[in-house]
Amino acid sequence: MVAVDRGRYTCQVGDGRIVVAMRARELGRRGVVVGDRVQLVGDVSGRSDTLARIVRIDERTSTLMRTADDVENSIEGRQERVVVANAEQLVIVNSLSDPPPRTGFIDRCLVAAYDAGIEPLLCLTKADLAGPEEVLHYYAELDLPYVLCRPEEEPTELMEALTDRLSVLVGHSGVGKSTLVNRLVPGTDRAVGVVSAVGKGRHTSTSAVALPLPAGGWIIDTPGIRSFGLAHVSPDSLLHGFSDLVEATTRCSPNCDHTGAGGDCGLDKLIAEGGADPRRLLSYRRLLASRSGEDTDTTG
Ligand SMILES: Nc1nc2c(ncn2[C@@H]2O[C@H](COP(=O)(O)OP(=O)(O)OP(=O)(O)O)[C@@H](O)[C@H]2O)c(=O)[nH]1
Ligand SMILES: [Zn+2]
Repeated sequence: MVAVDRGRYTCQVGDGRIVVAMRARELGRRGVVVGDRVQLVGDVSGRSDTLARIVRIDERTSTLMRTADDVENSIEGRQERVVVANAEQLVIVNSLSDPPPRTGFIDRCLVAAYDAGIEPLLCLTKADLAGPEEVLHYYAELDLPYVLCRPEEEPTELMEALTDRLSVLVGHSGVGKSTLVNRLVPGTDRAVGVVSAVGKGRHTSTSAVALPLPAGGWIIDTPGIRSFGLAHVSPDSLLHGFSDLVEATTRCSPNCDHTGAGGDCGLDKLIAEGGADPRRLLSYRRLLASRSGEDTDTTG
């Protein structure tokens, strides 16, 4: 399923045909999200004014959640909601300048990716304006794959990393995500076609859309998704995004919540000994605090 708008689901079938469908009653309350593999029945010709029915959603290999904050006005209310299914790779787009890199945002995405079992890829744009050294230094302990993008160069490295996989692109406004998407999917006609097929109104501006890559594979653009929900992630699982810190928790008191409030957290000892960058612990604890939902501004 590549796009959804007001109960109409745009699906691409094996031979490339675009079929618009609605949910069949037997799906019950189960939601269909972009990236879902579904089974269609009825009129699957794809001709205009026809409508197929989605009768089955295949088991998902991964799920990404949107923060409660983003869905405040939805029928689900302030609850986390799956926005993308079956993604294999999360491409975190951040610019090196204008706007400056936001490691708090990257950290949050990393946690969401590791928690969902999705491989992260850091995509640093505007490499013509600033060097990546500072950001990369911050992640030195993480073995984080990254690519650099410049306006005058084809994003070859990124393209290779995307080929034949289902990748999600996430990034703040202004980082150059749209510029990238247009370069990656040059048949913009087609991309625009998919988008306009489901209406270009306010609904599409906040929902994910899957676009086919010329060399094979898909990218899912996520306009309007400010960050991923982490409320379901435990303090210990949250540490998966902070592999440089995790070992120090063996020195925590039992049932430590790692906030530091109890005064006996191994993470504080690690920092006190100079064993890790203090900003890393700060970022971890900011995410920890934001999970409760009242503070989703973790853009750092
Ligand atoms: N110097 C430089 N500017 C870039 C680069 N990529 C994009 N830009 C510029 O950055 C601005 C924002 O780019 P967009 O592609 O619209 O960014 P976006 O992340 O899609 O932002 P929204 O459209 O607001 O969601 C535009 O003026 C681009 O021309 C780059 O690699 N280097
Ligand atoms: Zn602790």
